[in-house]
Parts: sequence; structure tokens; C-alpha cells
Amino acid sequence: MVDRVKTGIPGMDDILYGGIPRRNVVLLSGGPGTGKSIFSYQYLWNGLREGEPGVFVALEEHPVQVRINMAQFGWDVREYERQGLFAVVDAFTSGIGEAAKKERYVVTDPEDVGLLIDVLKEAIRDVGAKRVAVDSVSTLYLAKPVLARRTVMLLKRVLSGLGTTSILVSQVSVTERGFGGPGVEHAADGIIRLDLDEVDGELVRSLIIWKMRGTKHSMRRHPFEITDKGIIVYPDKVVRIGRRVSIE
Ligand SMILES: Nc1ncnc2c1ncn2[C@@H]1O[C@H](COP(=O)(O)OP(=O)(O)OP(=O)(O)O)[C@@H](O)[C@H]1O
Repeated sequence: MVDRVKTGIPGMDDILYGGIPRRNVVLLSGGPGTGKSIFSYQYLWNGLREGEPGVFVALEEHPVQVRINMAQFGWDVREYERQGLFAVVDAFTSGIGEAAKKERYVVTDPEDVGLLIDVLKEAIRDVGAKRVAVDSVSTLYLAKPVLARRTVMLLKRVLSGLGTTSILVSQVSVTERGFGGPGVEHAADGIIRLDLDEVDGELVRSLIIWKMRGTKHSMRRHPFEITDKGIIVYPDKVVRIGRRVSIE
């Protein structure tokens, strides 16, 4: 029996044949606006509801904004933070500004991956995290692509070593077919790709599990929606993207 972590995202665990194998480090890749942040929030929130503490590493947005974004879906993490079951690692502000002074886990130099890992380790230990999301890991090596694999391997060792099951958000450009570069793609235990395609003047959302070590998974491209309650995946439907899109 594979020990799995349920994402709790409707439909997602069906196509994962039960959930993400525990300790896997999953690359969640996709272009702009495809739903990567929302997927990460929902994954962490569902963990909290299941008694699994979590850590969110904010590299792209102010921690205050992260809490607001989550609350918009009804996922208010503040009470869990007060109880020491959830933490936001601030790798965004460098400690600058009044709001940043209230943050507990601040990476004073987000360019310094070693420092980020030290703060992340502390947060994971403090809350007893079982789930971690890093949004986004691309930010860590955008200026230094040669360090991409090394950075992801470092993170993987820490995240998996401390027993967490993690999501690393990977940003790719609209036209890019890959998931974030060869070094990163091979290092990750799993790859889930979110897509947004314009077909006949309409944007269609779909996702595909490209790989997931330790389990069988759906090999199909499934449609999904983003609603006021978060993401819903349709395991029984398939999207074919060619000259025409069809959802069957
Ligand atoms: N309440 C909502 N209902 C429906 N769709 C929503 C809602 N809130 C946000 N969205 C959609 O989600 C998108 C943003 O998702 P998200 O922030 O997760 O994207 P992302 O993949 O992280 O993007 P980026 O890499 O640009 O940060 C918006 O562009 C919008 O289309």
C-alpha cells in the first residue's frame, strides 16, 4: 500500500489514483494565470482541515496578499497561524516595510538559497509541517538558470528529508512546452502541468499529470475549473487540444 497525501482538490485524487505518494516533491508547472497559486493554497488548506500542518513559501507575493488571496476562497489561515499549525515564509519583502516587521519567518535576502532553506527548515520544524508549497521555485533561479537543478535538489533533500510532501510551483512562458528546464524536470518526483489554451476565442483550462513517482496515474488531459471555492477537476472528461478543442 502506497502512503498517499490527498490533495483534497475535487477530482484530483481520482486521477492520482488516491493522492500524491508521501514525501514526493511535485513540480506544478504552467504559464501565467493557469491556477498554480490557487492549487497550492487549496492543497495546503485541505491539509490543515485534515490535521496536517503546512508551510507556504511566498516568493512572488507579499505574505499579507497571500492571506488575502486565500481568504477570498474561504481559506482563512490566520487562526491556524495563531495555533502554530501554519506558517508563511516571507521570501518576498526582504524585511522591508511595516507589514513585514510582523512576519515571523523572514528571509532577509531571498537571493540567498542557503538562507531561505534555513528559514524554511525552522518553519517546518516549528509547525510540524506535513505539506509545503513554494511559490515559485523559478524565482530562485530566474537570473541564474545554471543553478536550477542544484537549487531544486537542495530543496528536495530538505523537504523530503523532513518528511513533507511538497509542491514546487514552476513558471513557464505561454508558448513553452516543457515544465521548467531539464535539470528541474528530472529532479522532481512528479510533474503536474496546468494549461490555458485559447480555442475559437475562448480560454479552456486543462491539466495533465506528466509523471508521478511511486504510483499509477491518469494519462489523460482533464478539464478543470476555478470557482469561488477553488479548483474542480473533471476525472471523467478528457480535453483534446488540436485544431478544435473537444471536451468528451
Ligand atoms: N474566484 C475566482 N473564480 C474563478 N476564477 C478565478 C477566481 N479567482 C481567480 N481566478 C482565476 O485564477 C487566475 C489566477 O490564478 P493563479 O494566481 O493561481 O495563477 P498562477 O498560475 O499562479 O499565475 P502566475 O504564474 O501568473 O502567478 C486568474 O487569472 C483567474 O482567471
